Order: sequence, then structure tokens, then C-alpha cells
Amino acid sequence: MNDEKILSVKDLSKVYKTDGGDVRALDNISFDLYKSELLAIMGTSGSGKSTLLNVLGAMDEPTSGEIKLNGKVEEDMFKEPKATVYRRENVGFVFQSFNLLKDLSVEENISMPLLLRGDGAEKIKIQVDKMLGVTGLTNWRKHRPVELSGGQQQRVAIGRALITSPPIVLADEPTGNLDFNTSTDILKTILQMKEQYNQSIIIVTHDPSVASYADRVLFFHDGKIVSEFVCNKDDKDIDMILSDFRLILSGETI
Ligand SMILES: Nc1ncnc2c1ncn2[C@@H]1O[C@H](COP(=O)(O)OP(=O)(O)OP(=O)(O)O)[C@@H](O)[C@H]1O
Repeated sequence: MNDEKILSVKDLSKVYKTDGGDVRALDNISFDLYKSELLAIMGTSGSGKSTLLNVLGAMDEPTSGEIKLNGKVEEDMFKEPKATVYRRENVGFVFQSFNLLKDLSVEENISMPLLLRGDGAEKIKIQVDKMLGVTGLTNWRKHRPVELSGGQQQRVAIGRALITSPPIVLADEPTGNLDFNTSTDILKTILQMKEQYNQSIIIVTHDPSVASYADRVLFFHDGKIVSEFVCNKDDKDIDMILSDFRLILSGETI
């Protein structure tokens, strides 16, 4: 991680109009994401974590506020066709539910973003072979998602998210459906790829052991950032993250 900012978020708010009244999902959020940083977001249910990822990924338009990418506001980043271009060039998504295309093989799923951006067959093959190696899926390349374990499916999703080397990766509970050992394996894959491709990653998680891999943790409550924790790799980060968070929530469940 270095001190170069890739994203600067300033006074970001998102208000949903519902029949039951306005829901302020994000309430004046400001933070920076640094180059090569792994930033974890934790928070109570309904505190705005997924909304934030959707807005940063230009899937949902904020009500107010500013997002700078590399120090510049992207004009019309929430309007098509600019939103699609912004996503394609800058963002990789990893979801809890993997979101793989079930009729396609592992290698076809991973190659999809390259096909969509119009890369040639030879270039795609080189990139996909490399990615299959990094994610440990070379022997599974011809298999379809249904024939894989949860951890393997998530590694396909990670490979697909990172194959275009996007500078930003947005991961929403990427280990939420996985057991402890598989989660650790997935996190190590994410970290290894971050080192290799120099990416900045935002990971939403309820799991303090996942958050302990991060450089920094932001805690959300009621659409606001209520605390920030800088992880020190050499002490008991998990305990500290948990106690910090419990203190903030004063008894609420995570
Ligand atoms: N499309 C929508 N329309 C109306 N309200 C919404 C919509 N999406 C989210 N919300 C509301 O915005 C708030 C934040 O939701 P969000 O999904 O971002 O929370 P979260 O922190 O990701 O929650 P969880 O940990 O339970 O997944 C919640 O009160 C939710 O009900």
C-alpha cells in the first residue's frame, strides 16, 4: 500500500424514496482508498455497505456527494454508456453468490470480460492460462460451475473479476458462503493477486478474521462511518477489531 489515492469519496449520500418514507442508506460518507490497499468494510445489517459498493461500481447513482478517481471526477459516470465504460475499465466485482454463468466452463467464465472488451483469441488464451494458474484452476478449466466446490467457484469469480487487471476490486461478502479453511484460501488468493496486479480492494465482510487481513477497517452504522481501525499485522488484530466494533455497537449484533 502507498499514499497515492485511487478513490476519494466526499460527502457521499444515498437516499432511497420508499412508500414508508426516505431511507438514508449512506449519510455523508467521506474516505479515501489508496493504491494497493485492502480496505475492509464492516457494519451492522442495513448500515449501507452494499449500497456503497453499488455506488462505487456505478451500479447505483448517489443522491449527493463526489467520487474522484485518480484525483478527477469522472463526468457522467452514473449515466449510460459512460457507466459501463467506467466499470469495464476500472472495476472488478466479486459477490457472495459467485454469479457465474452456469452453462459456461471455468475458462469461458474467466475469459468473458476479455471477450466483451474485444480482445483477440490468442491474447485471451495467454491471459486465461495465466489466471487459471494463479487461481489454481488449471485442472478444472473444462468443468462447469455446478461441478466445482464453493471455494473453487469463488476462485473462478475472482479470476473473472481480475482478468482485466482493474485498478479497483469491489468484493461483497466474498467468503460469506464458505467454511473457515476455504475462506482463508480465498483471502490468500485475493492477497496474492493484489500483490501481483497492484490492485486496491474493498471487501465488505461480517467476519473479523477476514477483516484482519485488511490494511484498514471502516465500521459502518446507520449509513455513517463510525470508526476506523488501522491493522497492525503483528498483534491480535481479530480480537481488537471485534472489541472495537462491539464497543461501537454497544451490544448490537454484527
Ligand atoms: N433499492 C432499495 N430501495 C429502498 N431501500 C433500499 C434499497 N437498497 C437498500 N435499501 C435500504 O438501504 C439501507 C442500506 O442497505 P444495504 O443493503 O446497503 O445495507 P448493508 O449494510 O449492505 O446490509 P447487510 O449487511 O444486511 O447486507 C437499508 O435500510 C436498506 O433497507
